[in-house]
Amino acid sequence: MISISSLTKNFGQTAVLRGIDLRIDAGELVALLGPSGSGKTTLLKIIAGLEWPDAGALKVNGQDWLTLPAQKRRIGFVFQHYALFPHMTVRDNIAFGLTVRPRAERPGKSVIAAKVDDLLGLLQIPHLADRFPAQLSGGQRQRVALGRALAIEPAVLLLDEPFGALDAAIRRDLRRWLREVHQKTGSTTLFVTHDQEEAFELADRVVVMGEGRIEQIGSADQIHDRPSTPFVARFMGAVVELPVTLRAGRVEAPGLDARGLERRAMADGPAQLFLRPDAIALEPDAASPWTLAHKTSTGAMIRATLRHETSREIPVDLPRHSAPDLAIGSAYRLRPLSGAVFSLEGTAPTEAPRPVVSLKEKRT
Ligand SMILES: Nc1ncnc2c1ncn2[C@@H]1O[C@H](COP(=O)(O)OP(=O)(O)OP(=O)(O)O)[C@@H](O)[C@H]1O
Repeated sequence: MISISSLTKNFGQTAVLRGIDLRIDAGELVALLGPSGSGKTTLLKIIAGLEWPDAGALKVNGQDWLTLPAQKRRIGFVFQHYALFPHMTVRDNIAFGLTVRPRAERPGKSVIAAKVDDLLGLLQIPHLADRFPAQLSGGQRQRVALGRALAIEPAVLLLDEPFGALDAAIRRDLRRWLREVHQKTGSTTLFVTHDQEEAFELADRVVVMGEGRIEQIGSADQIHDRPSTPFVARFMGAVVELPVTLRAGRVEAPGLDARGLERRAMADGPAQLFLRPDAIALEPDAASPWTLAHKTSTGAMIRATLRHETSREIPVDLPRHSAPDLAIGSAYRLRPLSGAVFSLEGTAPTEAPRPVVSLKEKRT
């Protein structure tokens, strides 16, 4: 079990981690999701012993890891560009972590060979055992890299965008494969990615990071349906932000029909509604301040641009077959299918809006 509390890290004037609290249970696979620069790699490096925090605690299975040097932590680490030893075969690369152990702790040659055979089987690469890294594809190299990390039976497995350099189809295959490997090994694993789909497909629990803070921890559905901060809502693709008024639990604005949104306990007052462009339906309404400015078709979808009478524009993505006769210049009201609302009440303009409600998806 990994227990991280109040961890902070600054590089010069830059606060990179601003108080991280996180518990990861033994055997869990947790994804750390966030945009570039949010501090994911720094957190991983601190766990690995490659960086030290300015303050806070890091315990693994009850042991204080901040007093342990990297080589004593039993970490398996795989990076995006993991350097395998080019002059060693796959078999020797995987065995490396075991062969360099001090003599007293080093398993015998036959034990190491059997362990490597097991891993080659688990990783589905027995046929590559005698190849050199230069004779492997990128995806095969990352499998070997993972084998090398797993060989030492790490207390914690850290994966930093391990599939980041590979193309989309191979990434999908490797994700499925990594889940299987994780189920079989049960290693406590922290996986860093900035790809939502990857995080949600791989992990049971996703930790969303933004600017050195944990913004939300939850399952894919929780984060998708109930983003807990405006940052998470935007990061999940809710890029349409509309000023609205909350009244008796309902969201109101001219040209907005929010009846499809679940009503919840909310304080009355000004608020901000966050919507994904693909979760908005359009209905003709001559009284609406929104008119259709452009539309283009991608075949499956129509991307429409709605222009408000104040000239502000928003994107709306509709399945083409459900929106055949949208007319440029006509007025439409917006009917959100899902969305999140954050109150502006009592917050200074520079502060992040305070969440009072999240509206669960409810297609009508
Ligand atoms: N050794 C360093 N010295 C100074 N600044 C650093 C150092 N390492 C990281 N940073 C800064 O810390 C911030 C967080 O970096 P970090 O690599 O942890 O983010 P990340 O979320 O992993 O991003 P990415 O997905 O791009 O790797 C960045 O602004 C980065 O420039």
